[in-house]
Amino acid sequence: MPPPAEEFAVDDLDEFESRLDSFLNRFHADDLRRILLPDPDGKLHFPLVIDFAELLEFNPEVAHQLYDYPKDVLELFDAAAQRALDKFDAAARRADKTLDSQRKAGDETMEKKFVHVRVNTSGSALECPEASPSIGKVRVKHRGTLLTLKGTVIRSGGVKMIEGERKYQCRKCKCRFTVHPELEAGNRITLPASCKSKSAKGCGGANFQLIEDSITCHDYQEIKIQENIQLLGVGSIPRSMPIILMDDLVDIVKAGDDVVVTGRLSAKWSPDIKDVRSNLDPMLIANFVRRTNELKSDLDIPVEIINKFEEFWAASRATPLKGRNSILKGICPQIYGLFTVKLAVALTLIGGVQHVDASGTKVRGEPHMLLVGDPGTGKSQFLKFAAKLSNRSVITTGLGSTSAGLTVTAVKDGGEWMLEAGALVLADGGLCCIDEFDSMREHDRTTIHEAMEQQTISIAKAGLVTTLNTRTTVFGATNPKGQYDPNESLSVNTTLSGPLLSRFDIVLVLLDTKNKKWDKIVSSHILAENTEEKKGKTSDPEVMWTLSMLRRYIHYVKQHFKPVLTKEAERVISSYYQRQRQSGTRNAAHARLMFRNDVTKLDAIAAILCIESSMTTSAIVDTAGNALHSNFTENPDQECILKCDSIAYLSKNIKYLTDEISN
Ligand SMILES: Nc1ncnc2c1ncn2[C@@H]1O[C@H](COP(=O)(O)OP(=O)(O)OP(=O)(O)O)[C@@H](O)[C@H]1O
Ligand SMILES: [Zn+2]
Repeated sequence: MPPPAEEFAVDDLDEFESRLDSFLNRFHADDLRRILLPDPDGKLHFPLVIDFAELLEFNPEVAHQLYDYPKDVLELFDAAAQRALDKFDAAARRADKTLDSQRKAGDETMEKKFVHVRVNTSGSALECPEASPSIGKVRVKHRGTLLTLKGTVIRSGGVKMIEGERKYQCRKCKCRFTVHPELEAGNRITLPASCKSKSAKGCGGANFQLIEDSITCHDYQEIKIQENIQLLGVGSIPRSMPIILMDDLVDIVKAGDDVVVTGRLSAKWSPDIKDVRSNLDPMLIANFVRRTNELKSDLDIPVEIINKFEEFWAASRATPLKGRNSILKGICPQIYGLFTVKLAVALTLIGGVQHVDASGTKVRGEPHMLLVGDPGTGKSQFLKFAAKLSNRSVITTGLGSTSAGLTVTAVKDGGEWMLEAGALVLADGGLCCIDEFDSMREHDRTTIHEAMEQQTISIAKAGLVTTLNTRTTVFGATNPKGQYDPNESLSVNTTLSGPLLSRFDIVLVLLDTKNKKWDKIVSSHILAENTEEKKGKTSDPEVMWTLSMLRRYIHYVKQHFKPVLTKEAERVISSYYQRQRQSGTRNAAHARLMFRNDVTKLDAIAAILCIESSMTTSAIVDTAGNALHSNFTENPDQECILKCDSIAYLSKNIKYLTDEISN
């Protein structure tokens, strides 16, 4: 497509406007009539959403003009929508005299003075990289065109009011016209060089008078969106873009929301700072905003993959735990053993089913997990692998990777206060991996409680009051403070407060007991892993549970299984959880992991063993000692039957459970 001429120009403006009229009448008559209905909350600005694909099919030339000159064509489109509204309104008043008298009585709610044509580009030719580049790829060539950008809202400013268009009258020919301020130039008004009268010869007047009370004020909000980290290569910096929202677009998105914004790429001068060169900072003046949160963690899974899952479990029917363990072995394969950790990671990522308990309290479905371990015990490997397994994840440290830290903070941006989303808000609907968890700032230590339990953060700072969603699973890792002392509590060993530790559903302690035998096994495992890679041996085709299969499996079982407790599982769980009154999160997760919709006694036992190993430093999953040395057993199904029989295997302080399970 040849580059567009500088200025928008059409041979016959009336003819161009009539094409806009016919498009709106043909495709949006009902929408326009709906806008005319009485509006109880007395909104002033009404969106009229049009499909770019539909316009392109109806009139390609108008669609191209809209792409090249969005500012001019959208002003004409709004005027066309207003004309259509007035026409429908006049027809309605002729048909209904009461309506007419209401109007004459000046019933304001019926007056619709501001309608804005909003362009939805989804499913249209504008979804190409040229018209929908990633934020980091926006360049000068995109300036002035209709652009669509995707990203996560990281900052949102307060809603303000600005003066918008106003009407002028030519002193010579008395014609009236509207002038729109230049947002880019600090909202400055530039009058036309000569009169804009439509008469062919034009009157040539250059002297204009502002018409009293003709200034239109607009609601105005600035937000900042950042490209989705998930879509970037490792190590690239996520770029961000300021977005200007006006009228019905203000306050419809919050920090942490995933959005698709269509608008006109513009630029504004950076603030004047002494000895600092002024730049033109790109900004997008939004025409249409779509929240894509519900698609946030969407992943399409082909049918043949689902068939593979079903075949796998059909083949594992006789040895379900062996099947489960082969899935677990796919988690962090470069890490040898650590069975308990891999089981806990799987249960944490799969999560439970959010529900309301008997007392009416909402019990969150997102579990939280904390690894407390000596250096070199594989914690960071698990965090990184877990982040790759989740299709919406943020990896950060306790200090947080932006000034917003883990939760949310108020920052001054261009002289204006804005809320900046921290890691937990950006990970809403997904997984937030926090390494060096104990290095968290004081400010985050207080807000993180609400964020992890209520899964929201309410904030009232610098006049900005809002509640942000943090429906995220937290996977934390931290070193013990100095040498881990098994005789001391976890909070003494980690300097994390008891209430904060109690936010975690499972806490595993990995103690490097300098076990020579263990170190030998680990080092030979690391060597073996590397030599295979060195030989250039591709990953073993018979290995089903690759990273991408695991990702899809976890996503699939989360979407498709809402496990409910069977009677026998309920008995086991209630007798165990009697005192802790914890949610049934883990056992539901275990049922999902086992590709089932009912939580059986086996799931209950697996969940209990997992939890039990989190409360003590020695895992009770096997005799080897702490969770670091928990290993996969050869024949887990056989093992489980033995365990259930020789139930004394469980620690004595859950005697009542013994009777429960063994009968
Ligand atoms: N069980 C294991 N099997 C294989 N490799 C292991 C095992 N445990 C640790 N390692 C290796 O030790 C190295 C350190 O792992 P990692 O960085 O995850 O430890 P960490 O617990 O995060 O340490 P730090 O607390 O200092 O961050 C990694 O290269 C990892 O592969
Ligand atoms: Zn004139």
